[in-house]
Amino acid sequence: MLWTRELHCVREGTTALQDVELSVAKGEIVALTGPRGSGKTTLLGCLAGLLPHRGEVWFDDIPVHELPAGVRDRLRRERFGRVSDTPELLPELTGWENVALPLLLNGTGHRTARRAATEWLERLDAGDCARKRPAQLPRHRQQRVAIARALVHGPAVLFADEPAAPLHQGDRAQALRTLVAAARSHTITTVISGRPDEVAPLADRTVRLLDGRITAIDDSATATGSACSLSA
Ligand SMILES: Nc1ncnc2c1ncn2[C@@H]1O[C@H](COP(=O)(O)OP(=O)(O)OP(=O)(O)O)[C@@H](O)[C@H]1O
Repeated sequence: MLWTRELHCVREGTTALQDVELSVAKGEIVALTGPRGSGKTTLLGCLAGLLPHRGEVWFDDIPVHELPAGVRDRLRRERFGRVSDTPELLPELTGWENVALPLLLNGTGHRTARRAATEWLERLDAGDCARKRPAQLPRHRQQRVAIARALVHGPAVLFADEPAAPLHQGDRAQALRTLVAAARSHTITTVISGRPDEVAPLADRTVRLLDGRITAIDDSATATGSACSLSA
């Protein structure tokens, strides 16, 4: 459902990706690992249609690389979800308003959007964040709100760039498990970057990057039911 051909990306004179060929099946959870600067963020950005590149990126039968900017933006808004290593919430909005944003931008009515946002916050064990503004929440609660926002519109694909990075050790594993469990239960294809010891056990397949190239693909890491339980 998501694949690249001869993907090549140069960022301010640095070759950040070269000849990346990757395909991700519907509902698959792919872990992206590699040292700092290996190209994980760049690859996620190219897959999500956020960064200019050479080569091809396909989502189902849609050539994302050929889409005009407006159509690509719409595809991203409607079919993709994104979590980064910082919560990136709007400070003036409450938790539920932040979560509801993708629905409201897609034209969903206020009441329906509020209900869906509240349900997702509860599903992610963050119901208490609904009425609070980001400044009233600790970082790990903010990140839960950001995860709910990435999932609320039922995206086909979730791009998660080191989503546990801002969290304390004790919160990291649970946040990752929650995210992956939610993706699995809604058959959301997911590409998630992070530390190999944290993301590989949750994924169906691990793709390792080094200096912008894929150096290994490991499909031996089969996620267990317990690792992916929403309540774990
Ligand atoms: N905004 C940017 N402008 C210019 N070059 C960049 C930018 N972001 C990344 N790069 C370069 O692109 C290459 C890949 O970086 P990228 O951030 O994709 O790697 P990464 O594996 O995600 O690293 P990290 O774990 O540090 O986030 C690196 O050489 C980096 O210096």
